[in-house]
Amino acid sequence: MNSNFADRLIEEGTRKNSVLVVGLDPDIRYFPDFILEGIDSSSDESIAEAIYACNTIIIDAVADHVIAVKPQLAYYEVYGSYGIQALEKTIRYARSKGLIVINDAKRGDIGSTSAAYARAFLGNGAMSGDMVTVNPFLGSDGYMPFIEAAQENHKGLFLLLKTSNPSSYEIQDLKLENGDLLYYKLAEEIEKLASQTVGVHDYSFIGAVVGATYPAEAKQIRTKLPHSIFLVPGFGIQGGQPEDLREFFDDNGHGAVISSSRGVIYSYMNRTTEWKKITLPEMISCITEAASTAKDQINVVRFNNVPI
Ligand SMILES: O=C(O)c1cc(=O)[nH]c(=O)n1[C@@H]1O[C@H](COP(=O)(O)O)[C@@H](O)[C@H]1O
Repeated sequence: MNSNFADRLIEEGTRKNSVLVVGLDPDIRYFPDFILEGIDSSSDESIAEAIYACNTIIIDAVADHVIAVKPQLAYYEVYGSYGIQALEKTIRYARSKGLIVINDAKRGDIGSTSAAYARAFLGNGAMSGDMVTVNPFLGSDGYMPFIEAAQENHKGLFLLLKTSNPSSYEIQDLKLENGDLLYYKLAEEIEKLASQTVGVHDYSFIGAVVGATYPAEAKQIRTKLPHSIFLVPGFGIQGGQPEDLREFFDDNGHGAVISSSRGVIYSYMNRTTEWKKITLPEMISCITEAASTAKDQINVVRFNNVPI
């Protein structure tokens, strides 16, 4: 049995005793003043510099407590080529610190275009990370190019399945003629591929996004999809609680990585109304503490020690 990217996630999780992923969703409105000093807010180039500076602070602050960072592409694309450069530098920096990079790009298109997206995000270029989020709703010719690229380059992907947002039921929970829900059917399709591509730990490099805000659905999905690692966003600010996470893990505490963006990277905003004025050491200590607390909360549930 060959090892695959799911093995890397699981083994890193064991080594670091963490399955926490921190989302890098930079919004300069929430940056402390010291980062914005000397920044020209009308210049994309200048803002992109602030974004990269902020990301390096966050990465240094969380590196010991997380297995991966997850840049959300929209926050970089908004600043055009300068934003993309900030993303590329961020990816390089995170990898230099030994972190896995999950590009949250939510891409997917007709086959030929998906193949180009797959080269962009799962190839060897500057914007490629280790994993990417993929929108499977164009069908198999839309997602197969990502699976093929991930297999070829020993990387991984997460297919959107049951997303964390409140209106995800409008499409994803549509009832099919046989009474199944759409996300259920999609889980079956993913399992056909996942079961054939498992690594040493019995998980595939083809993962699925399942929101922390839907624990009951996660339990059902797990029965259909036992070989996919779940990327679980929606923990913290969107309402997902630590105790909701139990269903996402298997008996060994594997099978899911839990993502938090704003709850960690802007944790200083809950600390004081004067957060704009915080210093660099205060920012670092706040973010480190938020990541460490989230990691510990997840570990308690993951190892099934939580009293119900
Ligand atoms: O693919 C994702 O990462 C994702 C899927 C999903 O179902 N829900 C979801 O919130 N996300 C992303 O996860 C991040 C959530 O951030 P916080 O709510 O601040 O932790 C955002 O960047 C979203 O784009």
